[in-house]
Amino acid sequence: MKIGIAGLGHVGCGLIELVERQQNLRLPGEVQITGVSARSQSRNRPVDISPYRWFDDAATLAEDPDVDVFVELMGGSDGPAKFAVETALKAGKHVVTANKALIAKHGMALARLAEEKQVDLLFEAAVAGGIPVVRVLRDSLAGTEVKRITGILNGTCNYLTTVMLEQGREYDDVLAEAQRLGYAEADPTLDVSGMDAAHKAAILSAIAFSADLDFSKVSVSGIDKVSLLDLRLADRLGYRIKLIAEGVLTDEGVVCRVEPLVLPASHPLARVNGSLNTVRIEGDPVGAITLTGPGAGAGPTASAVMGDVAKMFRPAIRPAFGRAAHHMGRPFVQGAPTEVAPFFLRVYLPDQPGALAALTEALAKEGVSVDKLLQESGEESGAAPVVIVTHRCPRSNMQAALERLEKIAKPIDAPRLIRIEAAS
Ligand SMILES: NC(=O)C1=CN([C@@H]2O[C@H](COP(=O)(O)OP(=O)(O)OC[C@H]3O[C@@H](n4cnc5c(N)ncnc54)[C@H](O)[C@@H]3O)[C@@H](O)[C@H]2O)C=CC1
Ligand SMILES: N[C@@H](CC=O)C(=O)O
Ligand code: NA
Repeated sequence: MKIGIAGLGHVGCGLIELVERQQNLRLPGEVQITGVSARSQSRNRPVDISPYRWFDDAATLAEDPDVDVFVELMGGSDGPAKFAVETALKAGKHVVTANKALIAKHGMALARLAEEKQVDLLFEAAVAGGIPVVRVLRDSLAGTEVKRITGILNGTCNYLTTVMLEQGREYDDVLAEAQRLGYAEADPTLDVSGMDAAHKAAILSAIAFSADLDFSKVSVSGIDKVSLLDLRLADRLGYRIKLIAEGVLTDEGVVCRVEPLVLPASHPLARVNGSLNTVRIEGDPVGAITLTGPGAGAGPTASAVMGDVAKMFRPAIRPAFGRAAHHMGRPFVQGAPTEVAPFFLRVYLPDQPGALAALTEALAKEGVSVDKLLQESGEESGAAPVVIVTHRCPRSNMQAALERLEKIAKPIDAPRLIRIEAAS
């Protein structure tokens, strides 16, 4: 698969980095970069672009005979990005883009052009970065009637509201950080005004409701007026302020809006923090599905772009496990249980003096320290269930402690030993 990449910023460089380590990915075939284009050839970049043919003009790359798939990662709803994508489609090339502004504004016309030319126009990276939500809505949920979509669709805004509150930092300071981290748009007013989330909500709504995308009907308000004081006061009352996007099917048509909302701190959307995005899709008959993951940044976004490039391979049949079966050479190996962790131990002890002491003594002798202990009454059965939560210790110490316990106070029923997973 020969690809031409226009735009070598955060996402473009992230994609080159992925192409260079593609042997570790699950692509149906080889991806080869046959040309690149950006504003400046000489700019300092995290990847070496010297092996690739340089094009001053993205549209010339888009129609180059040595390009099968044109990957547009420049940004901007009009101007060079739009012209290059149109040029590629007209030349019969498949297009992959991360450009939500372009798709929200011109998506319908571009889709018609792609259909006319019988080529693919894929844009998984345009919505919620690394979360595979476009594919899920378009393909996997084709058998569900979607009623409503809600979510957090802008990583920069979510990062801002999270970090301002958690670290007590001011808006400008955290926004500058989001820009350095590669989350923000080249013009970050698109993020904080709510416009970027609105682009994404409109794209998801068009797919979900088979609606003729008309971005002018989307209501947009942003978080640019939300201050650290607002976040703090809301927090003191048990709330979080988040930029929330919604698309809903009504009798009149599709209503799509983006606005800051005050949510109870326990609300599922309130608990999605940092640059994470989340999308909740409600439909019939599937019910509700929630997808959460990295919504911005070079790596996650490039992953989504590469997923679309992988979709362009046209094997006679799709390999059932992603890569052709005879190329799946990596062996499965036996995994050992995690050896050092906190443990949950449940035993039934005879309801008699000294039984609990025997248990704690057996643990202590093996160097296991107890974090929590719970004993229930054993009045009826004559056996008292006891639960111990330990601090981190080797599993072998737990097993040795159980062997000791067998000798001193034979527990009734087999003890249950389960590793405790960390909170995140
Ligand atoms: N950064 C992120 O987390 C995400 C970005 N996107 C989208 O991906 C696209 C690229 O984003 P980033 O890499 O963050 O932007 P960026 O600003 O880091 O890079 C843009 C690149 O495009 C080139 N470019 C811009 N205008 C050009 C023009 N007129 N002619 C030739 N080259 C031009 C620039 O020279 C630069 O190499 C945008 O559409 C953005 O909305 C989508 C999802 C996430
Ligand atoms: N600027 C966007 C990037 C991804 O789409 C965001 O912050 O979400
Ligand atoms: Na996505």
